[in-house]
Amino acid sequence: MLLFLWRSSWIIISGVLLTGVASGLSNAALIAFINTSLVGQMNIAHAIWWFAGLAFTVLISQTLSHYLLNQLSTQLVRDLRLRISRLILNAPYPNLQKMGKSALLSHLTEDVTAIAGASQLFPVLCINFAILIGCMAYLSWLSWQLALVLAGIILFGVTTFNFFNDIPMRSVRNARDEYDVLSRGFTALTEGVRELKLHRRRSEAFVSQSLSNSAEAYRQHSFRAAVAYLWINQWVQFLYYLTIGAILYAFPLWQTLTQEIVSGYVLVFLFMMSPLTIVTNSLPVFSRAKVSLDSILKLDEKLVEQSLAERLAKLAVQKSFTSLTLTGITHSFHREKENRNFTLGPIDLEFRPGELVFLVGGNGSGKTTLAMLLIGLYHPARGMISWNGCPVDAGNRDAYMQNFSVIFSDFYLFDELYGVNAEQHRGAMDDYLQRLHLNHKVEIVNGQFSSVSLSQGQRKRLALLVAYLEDRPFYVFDEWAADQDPEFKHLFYTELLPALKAQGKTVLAITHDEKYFYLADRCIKLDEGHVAAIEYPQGHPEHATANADWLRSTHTETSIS
Ligand SMILES: Nc1ncnc2c1ncn2[C@@H]1O[C@H](COP(=O)(O)OP(=O)(O)OP(=O)(O)O)[C@@H](O)[C@H]1O
Repeated sequence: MLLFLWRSSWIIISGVLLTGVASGLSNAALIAFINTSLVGQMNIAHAIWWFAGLAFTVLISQTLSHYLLNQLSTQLVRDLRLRISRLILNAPYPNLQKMGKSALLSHLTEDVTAIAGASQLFPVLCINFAILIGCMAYLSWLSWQLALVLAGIILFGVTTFNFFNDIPMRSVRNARDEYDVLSRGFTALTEGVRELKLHRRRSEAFVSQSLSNSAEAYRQHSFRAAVAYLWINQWVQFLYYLTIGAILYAFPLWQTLTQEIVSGYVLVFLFMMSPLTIVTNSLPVFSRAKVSLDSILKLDEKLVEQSLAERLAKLAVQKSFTSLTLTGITHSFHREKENRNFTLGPIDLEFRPGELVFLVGGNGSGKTTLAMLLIGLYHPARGMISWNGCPVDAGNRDAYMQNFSVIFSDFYLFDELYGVNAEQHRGAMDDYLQRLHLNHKVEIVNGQFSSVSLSQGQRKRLALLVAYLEDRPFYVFDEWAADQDPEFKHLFYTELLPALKAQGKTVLAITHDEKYFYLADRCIKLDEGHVAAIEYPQGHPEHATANADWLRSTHTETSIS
């Protein structure tokens, strides 16, 4: 933790150390001065100045130290949050999917909060630690023989602490692991709250079988850690009293101590009680922070961040699109319940500019999986994707993905047009809002939507507007029209898609709307992960496959010859 803080900002840490040590030493000097004043004859006029000077130094150094450490801790929390967010954005999507949404959220919330808690406590800990060191230095100055005894006891205390600290640390680590399980439960609770509210037995079973189990496991681990730290604290206190007892009653049997030394020791020991309690009480907070920090540092390995240079190296974002080729690509999922794999492919396809392609097929036939492979979010297990003849690989995948504008079936609509210069597109935005019948519902002010609290269909239309503004060469729509009224469905298929095609954009639309199949340049049908048929409704009969009859048989309103 200290090393991490040092690496984050060694300049501030150096300042903190200096002011902290100054604060601790001046505190100890003040105590020493008070002790001398109590027992010795002092010039009152001089003593007042000394006292005021030392008290002032204590106050100033403490304030500076707190100020710098607060600056450090708030910076640290900000940097950690941004670091994790960037890590998530730069990680390959399959790695993120493997980790799961709730585990990622745990890092952003629980881990950062734990580290923030510790870093806020850090100033207090530093100052109190410095006070303890200062007091020890003063005690050593009072009597070196006693200082030796003290050093022996401290060494013993530190050794036993290191020995016992493994016990609570194990519980703290277990509690952190359990938090991931608990967090998955919380995600299910918040996302499935409607389903739970409508089914009392389901919600009771969910709470009793899932949530309460992990909440109880988390409680047990946390409790064990707290109890272990309680024992460690008590052990430290025991050593503390043992030291006072030894000095008061055992040491005089061996060496005679002056009144000044005894009263100095007692005064300093009593003064040390509070900083010592603060230091030992902060141990659990620092252990939690250490575990959280380890878990954040491990994220790097889990998510395998690619360097920006590597990502942009091989394939620049190319607006001029000439071809996209899929050659023998495959992707597999393990279906746990059926204990068998779903395999998409091998698939060979080629896309050209200005093509309108419909991807059709039954539920679970692999349409979305194929689209995810095509846009680069899933990585093919076998085969190759080439963009303008250039193979897509780990080094250029991120740049490749920038060629697509996608509306997923479970899309997310940001309430702001991030990455788009809204004012530059003012005319186009107003036009689209009108065409999509959203002009009375939403305004775009400074790139921000006045509202995103709309119906699902309206939100999808707004997502379409965002996609238009992105102006990418390749558009993918996953069942966009599914939530639309017949009027908008018609507009989408007969006007909006042809308009994109007319601009030279390639469109891949996943659809079940047979009524509009006739508008496509090509209809690709998937069945059980394989291309079952390809049809050219706009008239390329020589390319049609032997299975082309499936299209004619599935829709009546438009005949494809
Ligand atoms: N993340 C995943 N983990 C495991 N299996 C998955 C995952 N995503 C999809 N599958 C499986 O892959 C198969 C194809 O799913 P996919 O979503 O591609 O089908 P689809 O044709 O788009 O279906 P629909 O029309 O219902 O959206 C399904 O059997 C599904 O169970």
